Amino acid sequence: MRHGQVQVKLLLSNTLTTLSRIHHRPQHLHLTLTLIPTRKMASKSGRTYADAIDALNTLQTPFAVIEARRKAGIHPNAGAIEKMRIYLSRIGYSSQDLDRLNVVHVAGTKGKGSTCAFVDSILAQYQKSRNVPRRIGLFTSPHLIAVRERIRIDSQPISEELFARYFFEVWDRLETAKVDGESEAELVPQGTKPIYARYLTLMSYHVFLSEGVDVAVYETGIGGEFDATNIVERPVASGISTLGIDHVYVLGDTVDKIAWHKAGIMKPGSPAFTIDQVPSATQVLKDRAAEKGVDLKILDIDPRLKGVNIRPDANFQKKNASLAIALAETALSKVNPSFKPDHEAPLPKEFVDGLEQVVWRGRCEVKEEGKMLWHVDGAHTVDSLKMAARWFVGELKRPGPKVLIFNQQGRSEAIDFLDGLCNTVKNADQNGVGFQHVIFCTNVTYAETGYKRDFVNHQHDPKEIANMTMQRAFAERWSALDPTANVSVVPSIEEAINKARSLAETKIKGDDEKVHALITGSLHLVGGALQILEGADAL
Ligand SMILES: Nc1ncnc2c1ncn2[C@@H]1O[C@H](COP(=O)(O)OP(=O)(O)OP(=O)(O)O)[C@@H](O)[C@H]1O
Ligand SMILES: [Mg+2]
Ligand SMILES: [Mg+2]
Repeated sequence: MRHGQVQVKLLLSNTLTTLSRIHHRPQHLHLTLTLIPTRKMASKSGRTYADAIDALNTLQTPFAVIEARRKAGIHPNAGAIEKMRIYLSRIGYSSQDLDRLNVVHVAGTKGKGSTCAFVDSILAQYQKSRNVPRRIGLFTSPHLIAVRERIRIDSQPISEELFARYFFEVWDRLETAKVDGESEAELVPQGTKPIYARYLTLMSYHVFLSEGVDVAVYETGIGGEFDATNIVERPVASGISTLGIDHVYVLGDTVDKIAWHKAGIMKPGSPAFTIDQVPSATQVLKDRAAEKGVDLKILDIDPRLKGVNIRPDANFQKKNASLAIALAETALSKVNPSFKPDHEAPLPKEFVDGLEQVVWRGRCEVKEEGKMLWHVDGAHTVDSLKMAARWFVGELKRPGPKVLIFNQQGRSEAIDFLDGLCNTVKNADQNGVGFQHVIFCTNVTYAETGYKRDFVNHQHDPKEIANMTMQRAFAERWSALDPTANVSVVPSIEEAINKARSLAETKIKGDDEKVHALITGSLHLVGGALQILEGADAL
């Protein structure tokens, strides 16, 4: 190497930031850039949490590939499960090993995460009072603030250190595992890794089995039948929360088709529960339960919830809670033979405390910040956004302007999310006043530095984000829905938050007044917003 020449090896995903830093260096320095994809590097380079997240991000399916699949009409199928089983065996486990986890499995269009959080919280109370379960696992998606939230032990996200360790253990095992025969090699070539969400599912099994978890609560990723969490053959119980329309490309465009997928988590020999659904969905669930010989119970709102402080105090949340009670009762009966559910008696204290003390962030959350009242909810379907709007208007107890910060990336149908949101808020106001200020932003976290590492998302069209195509379309629709609203479009979550904060400076007059801001439309938006509002303390 010549004098003054520096060889810099870059990880591909860091190329842009590193190059821009180099750009500012003195002109006389010669740089030889060798670009090495992270996929190969990750196992050999660092082993920190940040390294793990960078490596994980290389497993995201890029936007172009998603598009190509969509055009070719390729849907997930039974092959996905077969591949997951191969991955599981390559990291050293069999399906039978998963039985040790006593899995409670939850699918549904909405309320999966909330139901799982209720179950986890109830079990945590029993752990406190009876020492059973010994260790509780909770696997949920997506994450709000950091990837490691998706894998919890005893209700806490696993530490960065533990995450990095287990992440790279799985990584290394997948790289070095022997391939069992030619047909397997064809299905899953040597060294291959599953895509992002499936990798995390695979890793969760390794974490929970290594850490001695004896009840693990699992939220499905997408659907059920072909979801990576569905390699569990003998769950303790399955629960199906509220069904509706979402992920239409993958699961189909009617509730019945969607119900078919979700029903795929019911297993012979394990009790299954659901709550009141639209009739066509209930019928599909019943038919599939009968096919599989599964005892499916359809639950009403549990009468024992009377007097229990469920937040928010809304029907949908009581349905989630009712489902959670049945699932927790079934799991506890399995791991603690002396536990006997009594449906006539009031709920045991552990259930009441678990349900009342649950923490499930980014859902119907209120945060006070000086003159700002932030209302944060990750709803992202037509129905759940109407719920979120109803919850928001129910929370308006002080005078002051109403502000909406909204985004939903990559789904063109999201334009139709706006009508219900706009009208619910307008109709609830005595004078028919809706949101006075409406801000549409992208999911890019920071104005200057872009995405926080845990939020990097290759699955959306980068051009659409740069041009704020969706946001402009939202703005146009909103102006048509409510011509009196002050509508704006900004490129990052940080700028949207600052814009709302500036209203607190300029628009608030009386002592009693607050700016009531609702942040909703996407869990990615909500997670980024909480990161900005709370900084280092978030999580
Ligand atoms: N049973 C329900 N019916 C309708 N909406 C619900 C229900 N439960 C929760 N919601 C709404 O959906 C939002 C997301 O809730 P939750 O995280 O429990 O759902 P999820 O099924 O895990 O969704 P995701 O698709 O994001 O994984 C909540 O903030 C709330 O507004
Ligand atoms: Mg979903
Ligand atoms: Mg969820």
